[in-house]
Amino acid sequence: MVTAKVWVLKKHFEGFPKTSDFDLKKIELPNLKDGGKCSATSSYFFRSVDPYMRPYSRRDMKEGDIMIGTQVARIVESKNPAFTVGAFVVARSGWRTHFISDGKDLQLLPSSWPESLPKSLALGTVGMPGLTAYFGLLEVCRMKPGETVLVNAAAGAVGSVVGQLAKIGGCKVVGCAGSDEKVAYLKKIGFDEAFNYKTVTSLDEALRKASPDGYDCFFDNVGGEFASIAINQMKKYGRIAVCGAISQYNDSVPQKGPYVQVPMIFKELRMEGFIVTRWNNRREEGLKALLKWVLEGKVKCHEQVTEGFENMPIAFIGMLKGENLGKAIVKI
Ligand SMILES: NC(=O)C1=CN([C@@H]2O[C@H](COP(=O)(O)OP(=O)(O)OC[C@H]3O[C@@H](n4cnc5c(N)ncnc54)[C@H](OP(=O)(O)O)[C@@H]3O)[C@@H](O)[C@H]2O)C=CC1
Ligand SMILES: CCCCCCC/C=C/C=O
Repeated sequence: MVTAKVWVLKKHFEGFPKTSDFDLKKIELPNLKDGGKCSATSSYFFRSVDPYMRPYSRRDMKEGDIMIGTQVARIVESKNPAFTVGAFVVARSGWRTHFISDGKDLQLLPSSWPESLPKSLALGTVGMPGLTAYFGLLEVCRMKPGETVLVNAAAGAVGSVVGQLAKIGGCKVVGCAGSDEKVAYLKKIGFDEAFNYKTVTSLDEALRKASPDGYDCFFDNVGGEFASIAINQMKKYGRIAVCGAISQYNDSVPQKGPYVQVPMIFKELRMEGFIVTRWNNRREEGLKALLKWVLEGKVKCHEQVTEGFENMPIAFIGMLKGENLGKAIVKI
């Protein structure tokens, strides 16, 4: 019998999440008996905190449920031949230290994963956020060499990969982030232009200065006011990938326009929302490409690591506040 620690959603978030919305509990896991099941622990591995947990908690969870989320875990006991003891998996297990799985919510790390590469990257650049950047740019933005790409929340898990992949694809890249440290990081990893959207006197002017001719592609992680301003600087036939709307996730009252129709008509824009799981059938292709670029040093990775399972709510709230540079990870 193993005792697992779990974080539970005690109370649905109202506005910005608070630590008092979470409860740390202990649950007993039964011994493994069933064929096809395996037990895993990540007591000394990595967990992910991601923006989607905020909107998805309202949509998919009820109070008292274990918080949704993924982790890199190691199989410690198994009656499932697909997941042998010692194997590392990305598990959609929620915020818990130990769990038992029938394997449906587990994915083995790519077999070519080198021993020297941190396995936490499977939650970031070589995982769901990296795939979001990859498919969002290739399939939604349909970026072409020579084009100009704009990305916001650019120093985060998705945005930092978007910028670097767009450079690999031969584009000019403009990124915006919420601190000078983040802006310096963006320049270090190859963004052509970067600015702090919190300190510029006019976002409109800053976007115009960064690319006087406008933008072919806009990879929008933020939505809200930023997107309303940026849409007016799209080039004719520009493409907007609506990836996230983090500026709106904590709103209790929905924000009002400006509305998109007029710039969309006059510039003949294409604006498409997407969820990365649309390309689950091409996951292997995306991970293989991302892993290769990371190993070649063409895509750099940064992680904001918080230590300790007990600090998961703090790490989650910190990420929503913008305290992370790169992927927000909790290391146990
Ligand atoms: N459609 C899909 O399939 C997926 C969508 N996403 C979305 O992509 C976006 C980025 O996710 P991810 O890279 O994991 O997270 P990040 O690592 O970028 O972390 C979130 C960042 O958002 C920025 N932010 C927070 N609040 C605001 C605000 N009010 N206005 C502007 N920026 C804000 C902060 O950076 P800063 O300091 O720059 O403000 C913060 O660091 C999110 O919107 C997420 O929901 C993610 C994965 C899959
Ligand atoms: C592995 C869990 C699947 C998460 C899908 C995330 C989609 C994100 C949407 C917005 O953030």
